[in-house]
Amino acid sequence: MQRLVSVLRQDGVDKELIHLVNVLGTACKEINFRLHQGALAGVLGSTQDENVQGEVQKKLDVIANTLLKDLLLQSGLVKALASEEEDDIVIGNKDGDFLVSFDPLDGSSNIDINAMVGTIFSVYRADDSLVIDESSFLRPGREQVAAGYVIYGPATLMVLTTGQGVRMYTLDQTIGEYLMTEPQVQVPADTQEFAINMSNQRHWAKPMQDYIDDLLKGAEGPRGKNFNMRWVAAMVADVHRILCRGGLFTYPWDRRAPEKAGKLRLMYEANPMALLIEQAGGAASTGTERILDIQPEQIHQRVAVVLGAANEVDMVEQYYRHQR
Ligand SMILES: O=P(O)(O)OC[C@H]1O[C@](O)(COP(=O)(O)O)[C@@H](O)[C@@H]1O
Ligand SMILES: [Mg+2]
Ligand SMILES: [Mg+2]
Repeated sequence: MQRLVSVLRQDGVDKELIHLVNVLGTACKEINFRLHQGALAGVLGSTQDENVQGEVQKKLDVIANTLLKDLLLQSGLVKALASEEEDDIVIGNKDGDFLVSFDPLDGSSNIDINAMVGTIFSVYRADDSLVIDESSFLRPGREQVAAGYVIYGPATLMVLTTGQGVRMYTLDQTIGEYLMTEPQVQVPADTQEFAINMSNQRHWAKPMQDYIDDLLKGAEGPRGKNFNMRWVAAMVADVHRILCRGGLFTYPWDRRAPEKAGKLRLMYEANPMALLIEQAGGAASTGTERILDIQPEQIHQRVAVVLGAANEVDMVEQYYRHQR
């Protein structure tokens, strides 16, 4: 089985980006180790703090954030970084080649029940401007040069795109290397499986209510087929399932917090997952526009997300169009 670095070399990826992916992979191996130690290392449970999003931080959110931040800054490859767990961007090496955004631990509520979580990352090439501030990060997702995640499940995998499709690498824990186990991930255009937090149903906008209603009517309804439902409560795990066997994932806008566009974060969650899904032949939308075309206005911005099987994403967009 081929090692991550040799696959990236074969793909013609430049050595700085290979080095960066390696650094991300190393930090994630350490996060993986801490997660697997669990209660033995005293890393379960919450801190006393909230992050900038007003969410209580888990101890592992903070540990994962620190590990990633320290290794990325030490590498000298990063001009600045942005994290779900940092209020502001963190400045790195002024000669660094990259801007990196990440969700250090996605699905944090799963930590204490020993269920799947992951680290999501998004990489842009930095320009050579001398001033680095939040605005340096406000670029549409289509400009990402790499995006991926490491999922800590029964096996630990890195799923990565550098713009030439999506490949999966399994961490061989005996040698500490990511080895390619799936060279070409493809999301089928059609599906009979969807993922949404149904408990929020009454809060969704009308088009989403109608769309899900029609799925639930199954073979007797307008769609003429039965649909299955799954919800892991960690985007990384729900998207991973879609990359493995297809499906549709959505976290739509809802009226509990009407001023927020959605729950998920554009820079740390939606953009990297949208690039992976598109690179695997799927689609990623807010319901009304392509996620990768959104011009971000701030680093912690939220967004509605509908992604996965291309024909199903198109169907959701049709429901939204017909409501206008
Ligand atoms: O609590 P809910 O409504 O099931 O939300 C689950 C969603 O929230 C998230 O956990 C948010 O991510 P964080 O754990 O990084 O805050 C997503 O991964 C997931 O899709
Ligand atoms: Mg998250
Ligand atoms: Mg998180």
